[in-house]
Amino acid sequence: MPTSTSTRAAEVIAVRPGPPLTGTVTVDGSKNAALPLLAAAGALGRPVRLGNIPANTDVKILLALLEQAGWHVARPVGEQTTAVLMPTESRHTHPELPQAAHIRASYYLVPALLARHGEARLPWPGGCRIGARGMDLHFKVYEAFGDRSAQDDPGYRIEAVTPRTGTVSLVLPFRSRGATVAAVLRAVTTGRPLQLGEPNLSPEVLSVLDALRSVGWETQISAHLLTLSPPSVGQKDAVVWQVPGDKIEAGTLACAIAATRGTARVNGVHGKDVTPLVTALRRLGIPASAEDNALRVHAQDTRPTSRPLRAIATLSPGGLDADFEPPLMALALGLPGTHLFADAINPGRHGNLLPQLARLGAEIEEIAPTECRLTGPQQLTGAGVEATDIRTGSALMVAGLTARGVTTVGGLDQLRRGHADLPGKLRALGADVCEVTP
Ligand SMILES: CC(=O)N[C@H]1[C@@H](OP(=O)(O)OP(=O)(O)OC[C@H]2O[C@@H](n3ccc(=O)[nH]c3=O)[C@H](O)[C@@H]2O)O[C@H](CO)[C@@H](O)[C@@H]1O
Ligand SMILES: C=C(OP(=O)(O)O)C(=O)O
Repeated sequence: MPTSTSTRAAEVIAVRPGPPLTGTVTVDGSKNAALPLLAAAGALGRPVRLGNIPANTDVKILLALLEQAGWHVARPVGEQTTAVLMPTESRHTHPELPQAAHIRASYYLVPALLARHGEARLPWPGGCRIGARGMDLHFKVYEAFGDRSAQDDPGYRIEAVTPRTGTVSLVLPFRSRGATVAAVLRAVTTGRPLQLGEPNLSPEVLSVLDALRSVGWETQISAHLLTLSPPSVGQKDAVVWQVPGDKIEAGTLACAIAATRGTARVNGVHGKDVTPLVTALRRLGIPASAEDNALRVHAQDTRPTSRPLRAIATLSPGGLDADFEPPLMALALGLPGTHLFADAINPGRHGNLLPQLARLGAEIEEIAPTECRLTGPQQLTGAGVEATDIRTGSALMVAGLTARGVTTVGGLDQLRRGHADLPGKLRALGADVCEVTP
């Protein structure tokens, strides 16, 4: 399994404007749901068959890390998207895991490493460089379970101290997705009940809770409290889980369809996972609907409203995921109205995205480092741009579909961290997109 993050030569994606996008396309499994589900499979201590795993680089790296740390990862013959994970019998010592520095989600491995090795030693996580991305809440979570944490320059160490029993109660100061999954998976590896206040309840977290319910964990979820109780009888037989479709890939494709005034269907995504995106499209005057397992966009019937869009990224349940914001911004540039965008969750995102959109001629007013305003419609012009993070890359592809001339997007390592083949999906809808080695 390839685990390198280096890309082939100096490859770029060339995007040209073309006809409205039409047809049907199916999204991959979600990167940001696959990563915690793989870590949950590692934490469970019994075989898990996980389906619909996307083939993006971050997921490949997490699978490689699990293998290096003592899990057997098998790919059933003929299955591209399924893996069976189970702990190996042999008890080797905690390995060095330098690749963990390439991905943000390596932090999800801590509970599984604690269960297997009694400690977790990891480099600071990597991933998108979108501002200071702390882990302080994770350490508070492990300390609430009685674990000891230490941090230094190259990374951090969590040590399982004396095994304890009883319910673990803590309230998160804000709804961190990473810290919520950390608490849930540490409950799994210790077998202790959990009461977590102010949990993150994004679809990605809910997919982990669904998976745990399937193996007997009881969950109670309300807006401000998540409670988990372990199964009364231990089970060892294999379980089957499924990665949900990628809501962000679906939302990005929807923005691309809308930008070209196309009409198309995006299959394989739970409609409820893209509701905030659909609400934003409709506010702009783009007919769109979320079905059980699909997202439809009828942008040939767009009636621009000129109403201001307020795309404010939030960690609150049901709110707009920060990763929807960049492709929405690329779309809004082509629609009338004055639109506000804010992402205080990832404070460096606008610093990545705005200079790249400016290379295409976009005029965007920075009100603050995490807040900006733009007035559309603006006609963009193709130029050489850089995918400085995953969503900046996908937003630039959306922008390139309506920019005059050719847009070349470099930095494909970043794009491929999150999408196995976004250009191929756009091509399937008729977009003029190709990978070229200049
Ligand atoms: C692999 C993955 O799923 N990444 C997603 C995850 O990232 P990420 O792991 O950053 O998400 P969290 O919700 O945990 O954290 C959000 C922000 O809170 C801050 N923070 C978080 C934890 C902590 O202990 N201390 C701290 O300061 C960081 O600045 C972080 O950027 O959620 C983000 C917000 O929805 C998405 O944009 C990312 O795509
Ligand atoms: C920010 C993202 O990823 P990560 O947190 O893995 O860097 C993302 O998926 O857009």
